Amino acid sequence: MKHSIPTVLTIAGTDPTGGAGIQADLKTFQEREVYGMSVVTSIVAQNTVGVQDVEHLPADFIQKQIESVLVDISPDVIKTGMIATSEMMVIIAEAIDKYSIPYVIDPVMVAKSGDHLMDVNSKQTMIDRLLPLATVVTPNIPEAEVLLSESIESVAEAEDAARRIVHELGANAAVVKGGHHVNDEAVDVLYDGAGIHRFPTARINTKHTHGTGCTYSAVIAAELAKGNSVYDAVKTAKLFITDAIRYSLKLGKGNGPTNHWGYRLQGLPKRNRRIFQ
Ligand SMILES: Nc1ncnc2c1ncn2[C@@H]1O[C@H](COP(=O)(O)OP(=O)(O)OP(=O)(O)O)[C@@H](O)[C@H]1O
Ligand SMILES: Cc1ncc(COP(=O)(O)O)c(N)n1
Repeated sequence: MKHSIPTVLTIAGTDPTGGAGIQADLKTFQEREVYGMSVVTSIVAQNTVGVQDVEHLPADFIQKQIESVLVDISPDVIKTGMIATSEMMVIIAEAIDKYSIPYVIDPVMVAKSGDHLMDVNSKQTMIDRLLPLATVVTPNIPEAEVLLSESIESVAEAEDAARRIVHELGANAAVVKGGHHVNDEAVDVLYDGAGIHRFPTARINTKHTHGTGCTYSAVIAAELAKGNSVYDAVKTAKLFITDAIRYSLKLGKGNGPTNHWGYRLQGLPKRNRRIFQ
C-alpha cells in the first residue's frame, strides 16, 4: 500500500443515472473502504433505458487527467471501463506501463441496452496494448467471444476462453462472467494462470442489472489494492454483486441499477429490508 489507505483510480465513461460507469465504480470503492479517484474518458447521456448520446473527451485531455492524478496520489490499482477509441487506449496503456501499476480491465464494448460503447475497430488495440498489461481482465460472454473470435455456449467453453485469454492474449488472469448464460446459474470462471476456479450462484430473476460488470470489476480492483489475491478478490466481487442484484433498487423505466450497499442488508432482520423488496 502506497498511502495511508488503499487507493484505486478508475478510468471510464459516465452514467448520469448513477448505476454504471465512473459513478458505479466510485460508489463501490467507498463501500469496499478504499479511496476512489476517477478520470473521465467519455461523457455519456444514458439512463436505464439506453444511451441517448456520447461526447468523447480528446485523448490528450484524458492523458492530462491521468497525469494529474498519478503525479500526486499514485493509485495502488488502476481500473478501466469504457474506452471508446484506439487513441484513448494507447494513451492509457502508456501511462499504466510507465508507472507499472496493477491493472484491472473491464473490456466494455456494448451496454446492456445494446448501444455500442467502444468503436468496433479498436478491438485489436485493446488486445495488443491493454490486455498484456492486465492483472485481471473481466469480459462477459459476448466480450470474450469478440476477443477470441469464437462462440461460447457452455461453462466448459467459458473456462477454455479464460485459459486462452491468459495464454494467447497475455493477460495475467481472466474472469469470464456468467451473467449472459441462459440457464439457472450465473457461473463466473477464473483462470489465474495456475488453475480454473468456478464461482456459481443461482440466477436472480430480475431486469435490474444495469452496471453489474462495472461494479464487479470495481470490487476486484478494490480488493487487489488491499493486497488480496486475485482469487480472493473475485470471490468477494461475486458475493458483493450477488447482494447488489438481490437487493436492487427498482429505479428507472428500464434495466435499473444494482444496490451498492445490498451486502449490508444480507443477514439483517427482514423488517429492516422491507423498503427494498
Ligand atoms: N441475474 C443474475 N443473477 C445472479 N448473478 C448475475 C445475474 N446477472 C449477472 N450476474 C453476475 O453479475 C456479474 C456481472 O456479470 P455480467 O455478465 O452481467 O457482466 P456485464 O454484462 O459486463 O455487466 P454490465 O454490462 O451490466 O456492466 C457476474 O458476477 C455475474 O455472474
Ligand atoms: C459508461 C458506461 N460504462 C459501462 C456501461 C456498461 O453497463 P451496462 O452493460 O450494464 O449498461 C455503461 N452502460 N456505461
